[in-house]
Amino acid sequence: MNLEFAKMHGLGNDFVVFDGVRQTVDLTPERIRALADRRFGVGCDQVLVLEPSERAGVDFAYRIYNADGGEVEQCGNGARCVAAFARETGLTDRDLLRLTTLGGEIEPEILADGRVTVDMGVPRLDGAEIPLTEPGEWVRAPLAVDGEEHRITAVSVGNPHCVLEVPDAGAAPLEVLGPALEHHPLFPNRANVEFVAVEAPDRLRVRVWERGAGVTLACGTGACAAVVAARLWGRVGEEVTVVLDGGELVIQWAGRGSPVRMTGPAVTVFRGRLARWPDPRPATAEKGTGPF
Ligand SMILES: N[C@H](CCC[C@H](N)C(=O)O)C(=O)O
Repeated sequence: MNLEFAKMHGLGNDFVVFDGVRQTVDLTPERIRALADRRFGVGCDQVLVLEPSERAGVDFAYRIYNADGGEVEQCGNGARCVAAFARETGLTDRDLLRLTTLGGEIEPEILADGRVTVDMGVPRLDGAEIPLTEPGEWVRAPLAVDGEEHRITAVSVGNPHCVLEVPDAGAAPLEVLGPALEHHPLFPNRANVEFVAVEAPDRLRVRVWERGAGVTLACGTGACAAVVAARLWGRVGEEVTVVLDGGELVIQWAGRGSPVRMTGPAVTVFRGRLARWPDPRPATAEKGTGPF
């Protein structure tokens, strides 16, 4: 076996990235879970693959798999990383790319300073498009979770997000409320969950429980969803710095009907070669032993 990959991250949200153009990458949910395992595999929040696209004007198909093995519609930090990967590995010689994902088309552009800016498309607010099991828009809408009422804002950036305002993001109960909302019946495809503290009209502190990955150090689509929600609440302007555990993203959104744009870093840590598909974690191995 000779499968090459790159280990990359966007503000500590980390990825195993495969070139599915010049090599055949035969993924299964079991293989993805084993690859993502931080003891038995390489370790990552998501596995990302660039594949050929037949669609005119599109450079690559961009496929995204969560650490739990499920394929999903969008990944913002990953979009920056796969654009940098395509450039670094010679898959393209251009700085502006057009990618298709299950959640729609996006355009990452590599900037002169090495950061990457991505037009993430127009965010969707209607229940049918998030999707939700209820119609209409959910902006600061009441939702009962385990007997407590929360005010949630539902946003899709291609993938589903449930955004809540909290007074202190650092004190937010991610490990309890995160999974409870991820799996809430309102979200038939589950949801990513953002806990947002408004620090200023141009600054949010955000922590994230990701669908299919748990607590991550950063979430690009989550940062976009947080800014969309905070703007709908009337709390922020058009350009916002989002402070995540792993660092800062700049998000721009001019309001309803406009695309949301995200700008931030993309880092290649190392490149490697898989000797074999990693073994699955044995049932006897406790998840979470050690720092991860
Ligand atoms: N967990 C997400 C996918 C990864 C998104 C995140 N890593 C980002 O940077 O947007 C979902 O299930 O929709």
